[in-house]
Amino acid sequence: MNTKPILALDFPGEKEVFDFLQQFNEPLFVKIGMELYMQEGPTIVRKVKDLGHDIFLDLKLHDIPNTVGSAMKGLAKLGVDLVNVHAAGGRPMMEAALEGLEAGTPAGKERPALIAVTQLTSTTEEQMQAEQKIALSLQESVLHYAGLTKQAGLQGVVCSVHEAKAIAEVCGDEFLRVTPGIRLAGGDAHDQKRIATPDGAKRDGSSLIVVGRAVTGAQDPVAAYKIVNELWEA
Ligand SMILES: O=C(O)c1cc(=O)[nH]c(=O)n1[C@@H]1O[C@H](COP(=O)(O)O)[C@@H](O)[C@H]1O
Repeated sequence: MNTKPILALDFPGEKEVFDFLQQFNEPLFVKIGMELYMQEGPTIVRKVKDLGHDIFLDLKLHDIPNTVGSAMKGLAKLGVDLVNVHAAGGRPMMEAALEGLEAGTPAGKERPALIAVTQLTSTTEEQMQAEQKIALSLQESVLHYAGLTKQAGLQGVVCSVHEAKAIAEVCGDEFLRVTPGIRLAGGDAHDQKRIATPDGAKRDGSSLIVVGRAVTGAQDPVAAYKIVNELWEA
């Protein structure tokens, strides 16, 4: 899999996406998430794919197994590279997601990789314990979800950089640790709680980093992306 930093295209519509992308003269690995997909639907996925970019379609599915499996069967036809569900949906739901993807992938095409969100990077340990009533440390909860995800046959998880190394030790280095919550040193954390720098992510066991506002909100996004890339690849 492409290991470039994944750029989160968290924009309200197609115009903003193309204004942003036309500044870059290279194929990128981009993420289309809920904000954009809710407005533009599958059409924006096809258009971004046609420009030659790899795509992580981040819709974080979380529903009963039958619904998630059927939805994944449809998403598999879009030709994206990576998709996700919430591990909290449970093992049968994750297995159904995988089966749906396999059933929906056109003959001769590669099935999108499937990963599961463990604990969102906007969640703190205190919040998790108080609101979700999970009587574990945040690291234990993330490791538990990572194990469940691996048992279900998925390719990896979304977690923060803080848990990445422990997951690699338990689940193996091949099992992907995709880490959002990436900021340049001194950058605004916004709503993220478990953050790290691109070089910290590299050092601490991330397989792939997801970067949004540190690049999209920069005065010069191309320059910011270059800095992120250099720190990540160093
Ligand atoms: O699945 C994700 O991509 C995701 C999971 C998670 O735990 N935290 C998280 O921030 N994300 C996504 O990663 C991106 C992070 O954006 P920034 O905080 O702007 O860098 C957003 O598009 C989020 O939807």
